[in-house]
Amino acid sequence: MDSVIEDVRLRKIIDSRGNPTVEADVLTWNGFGRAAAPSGASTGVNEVASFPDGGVDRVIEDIEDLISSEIIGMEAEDIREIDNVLKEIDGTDNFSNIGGNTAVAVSMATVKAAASSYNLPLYRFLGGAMPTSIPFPLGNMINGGAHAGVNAPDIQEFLVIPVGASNITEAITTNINVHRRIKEKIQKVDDTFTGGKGDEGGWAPNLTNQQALEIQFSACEEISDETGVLVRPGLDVASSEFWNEEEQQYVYEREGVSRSVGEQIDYIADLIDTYKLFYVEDPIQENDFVAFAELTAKCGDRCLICGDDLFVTNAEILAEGIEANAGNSLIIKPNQIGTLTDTYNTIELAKANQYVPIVSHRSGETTDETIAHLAVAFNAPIIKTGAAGGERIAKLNELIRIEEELVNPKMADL
Ligand SMILES: C=C(OP(=O)(O)O)C(=O)O
Ligand SMILES: [Mg+2]
Repeated sequence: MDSVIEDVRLRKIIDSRGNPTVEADVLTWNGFGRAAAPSGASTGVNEVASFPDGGVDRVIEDIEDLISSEIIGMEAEDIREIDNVLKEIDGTDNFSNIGGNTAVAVSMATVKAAASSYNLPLYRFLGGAMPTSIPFPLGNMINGGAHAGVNAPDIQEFLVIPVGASNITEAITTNINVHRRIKEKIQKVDDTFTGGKGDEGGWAPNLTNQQALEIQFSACEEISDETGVLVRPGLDVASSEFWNEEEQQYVYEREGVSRSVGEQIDYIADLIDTYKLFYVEDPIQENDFVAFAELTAKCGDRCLICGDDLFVTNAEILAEGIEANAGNSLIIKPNQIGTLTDTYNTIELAKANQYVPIVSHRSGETTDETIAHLAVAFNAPIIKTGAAGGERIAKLNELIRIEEELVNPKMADL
């Protein structure tokens, strides 16, 4: 009875890129949950649809009533039931009628309302008394590709992870130290740089991939030496964005170089060894499980080879990847699949097959902090949520609060 839903409200709010998105409020007789949907710029082709035709306005005008009339009176804590009802209301297999962003906002707001009804923080409501570990923050340092302007690198994200940090504040601070050092280094090589940032708070300089890699690597080495906290580089290549299907080439426009599939595998393997990369996301385009598997066989023993556009948080697609031995980790973005239940199912499948789940923000974000709770509750060892910028810091600061509440907290096992 505690979590019976009394009201559901949807509203149009604005995300970090200035685009409209949807926020849901769910009210129970003694609890309240609020969640907002993020949005991607380099989305995978197999993600659920973000919004129905008519966008957020249609959601507010028509879909709010459809959803509230079905779920008012249900128990918020029966989240699997609620998620099933959302799917039934939608009636398609990709949320194109109500929008995956509508579904995810309602699903997350509902579970937050359930937690609030029992006076529990979300991570504890979902994870029980057992969570004791805090995920390592994978932070964005330099933005390129679809998240920055024309002269920025082709590679979408130059990331770092403070693998030597012993608590979350040290981890966040280490990433910020690298972010600052990288700014200083960019200023020395790019005389057009005015401190501009891309969508995820990384710098958006006029640099080649090679220059950005050198700067990222040397900043990691310096900060590791100076602070004694080991911090390692990583990349989100987001290679689907520059895969040319007709030419069967990866076209690096900024560099003026094209690479065949074999050359792309060799190039990435070379970067992994040259720059001691801890992490590489989407090094191969989203439809090529075979090349993904080849790279994983080559480098998976020393680097996380992560699928984002490849798996789109979808358990069925992940199952294909597991079968093919493609990758050894995956990005978890709840709005790629639309509900908390499906997000959880994908994480469980990943863990059962030794794939490392990495809970992630989107390039368009709000100050919603739900993913910090999901990462702790579901024991994801890494959270990818930027390093700087209010909508990124909102999640990181929530991790500081969660760590404070845990008994004997420790950083996750990597
Ligand atoms: C966060 C990412 O970008 P987007 O949200 O644009 O898909 C990503 O590709 O990992
Ligand atoms: Mg990605």
